[in-house]
Amino acid sequence: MHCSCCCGNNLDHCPTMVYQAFDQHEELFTGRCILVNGPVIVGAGPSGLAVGAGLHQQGVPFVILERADCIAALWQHNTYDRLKLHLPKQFCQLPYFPFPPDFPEYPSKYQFIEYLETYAKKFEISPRFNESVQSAKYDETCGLWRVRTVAGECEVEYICRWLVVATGENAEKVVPEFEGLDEFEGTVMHACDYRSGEAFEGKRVLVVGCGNSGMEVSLDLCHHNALPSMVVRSSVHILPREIGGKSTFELATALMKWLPLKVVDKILLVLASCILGNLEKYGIKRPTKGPLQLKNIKGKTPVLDIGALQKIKSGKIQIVPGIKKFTSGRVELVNGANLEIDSVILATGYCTNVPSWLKEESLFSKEGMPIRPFPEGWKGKAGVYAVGFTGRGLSGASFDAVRVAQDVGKIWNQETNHYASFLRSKMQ
Ligand SMILES: Cc1cc2nc3c(=O)[nH]c(=O)nc-3n(C[C@H](O)[C@H](O)[C@H](O)COP(=O)(O)OP(=O)(O)OC[C@H]3O[C@@H](n4cnc5c(N)ncnc54)[C@H](O)[C@@H]3O)c2cc1C
Ligand SMILES: NC(=O)C1=CN([C@@H]2O[C@H](COP(=O)(O)OP(=O)(O)OC[C@H]3O[C@@H](n4cnc5c(N)ncnc54)[C@H](OP(=O)(O)O)[C@@H]3O)[C@@H](O)[C@H]2O)C=CC1
Ligand SMILES: O=C(O)C(=O)Cc1c[nH]c2ccccc12
Repeated sequence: MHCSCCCGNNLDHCPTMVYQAFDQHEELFTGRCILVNGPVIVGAGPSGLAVGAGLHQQGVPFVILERADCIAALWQHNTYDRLKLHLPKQFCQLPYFPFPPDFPEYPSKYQFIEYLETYAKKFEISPRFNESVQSAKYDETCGLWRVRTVAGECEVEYICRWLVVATGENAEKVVPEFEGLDEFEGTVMHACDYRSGEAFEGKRVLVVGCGNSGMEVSLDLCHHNALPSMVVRSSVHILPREIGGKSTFELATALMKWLPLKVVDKILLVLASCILGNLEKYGIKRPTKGPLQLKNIKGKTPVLDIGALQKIKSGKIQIVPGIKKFTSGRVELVNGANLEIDSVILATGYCTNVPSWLKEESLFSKEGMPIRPFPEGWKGKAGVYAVGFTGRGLSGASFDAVRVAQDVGKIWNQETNHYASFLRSKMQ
């Protein structure tokens, strides 16, 4: 590899670290090349920031590449105004720096974003914004990762020893195909573009999906005097957010220390049915597998109810079965019923985007999730790592981040000390 900057040196001697390089297939890469002394982290969400903090503490330099124009883009650009964390704060804070003591038990999204901004400042993390990673592959000939980004008109290639994938389980919206939806005349949006029900006052809104997003969007629509109908095409576990004034999640976590998961599920379901009653009469069936088991096997998060259920019981949120097709101002359901609707909100979930850019087979499956189950899924071959793909929200991301930062930091510091003593011995 030859340097393309003014010095004309080869790669080892270029002071500016800007090169022109050939990839493995000898095709000329015309953009800038940047050699990174340390890992490249893809994504400046909570996971990427937590890894950055761990590296900073050990004095390891790194680069964070972020496609958006800010940190925590999911939280800043793709969530509704009323969103609050639905797990208690001690399960959502990142490593090395707790939430401020005056934060409520369930911080709002604005408080969470404020915390993340402070976190980034505290650990001197300055991501490169508006740089979307297009591909990353390991170059066996030099034993380094080549990470290509597009930043506006420019293409850049980062060359590094370690690659940390922190692009999240919710990187892309899932938009299923529905017959006739293209001809539907009203507003159609994904839940990630929904901010508040203000614009929907008095409107009949079909909310497709009954995960935490579908439930909370429907509830928010009620708060704005809209008329939501929520599609429940299969089954869903709804749990109270709290049981006896204690977080259900915290209770489950405590019970799991002593009891098998299936037993904890049984306890949760007995308690939930005592508190919430039988939901079948409202059109809500429970899956045959328990809530924690289902989360573990399929990654399906149980709904932690913050008030939608009461609106379902009072008929303010109407439950409807699966969709057959849309026509201009209507939806036809699988039970043959026809509803007149003004708008559609697709609360149909998210997926990862890892398969679209990462060329690697030791760590991620074709679906873009770690091949090995938690807690083993964070480390692959040749210096690639995954953070935030555990299906365990922010606490899972923190768990991964600590391990990754320790692993990289250990090798980086060993090699740096080794190199420093080598230089010292040469100078003596
Ligand atoms: C509405 C909602 C509410 C949630 N509430 C909770 C909660 O209360 N508690 C909890 O524990 N979990 C919650 N979660 C789960 C949530 O995924 C995590 O809290 C958290 O955001 C995960 O952090 P992350 O950094 O792994 O991913 P993200 O926050 O998604 O960050 C990934 C970053 O990578 C960037 N990126 C993606 N692709 C590329 C690319 N190719 N190139 C460059 N950058 C890229 C994205 O722009 C993004 O900034 C919620 C999720 C949603 C959708
Ligand atoms: N306050 C908070 O902290 C919040 C947290 N979150 C988190 O964000 C993550 C994503 O949640 P969410 O956005 O709800 O996504 P989910 O993947 O949890 O839910 C998607 C929903 O869409 C339904 N669906 C998908 N395709 C279709 C279709 N073709 N027809 C009808 N229904 C369909 C699914 O039904 P089926 O099950 O039948 O496939 C499911 O009910 C979760 O981890 C969640 O916990 C979300 C909102 C708030
Ligand atoms: O909020 C989310 O999406 C999470 O992934 C947090 C979470 C991790 N494990 C759970 C089990 C039950 C409910 C929420 C979560």
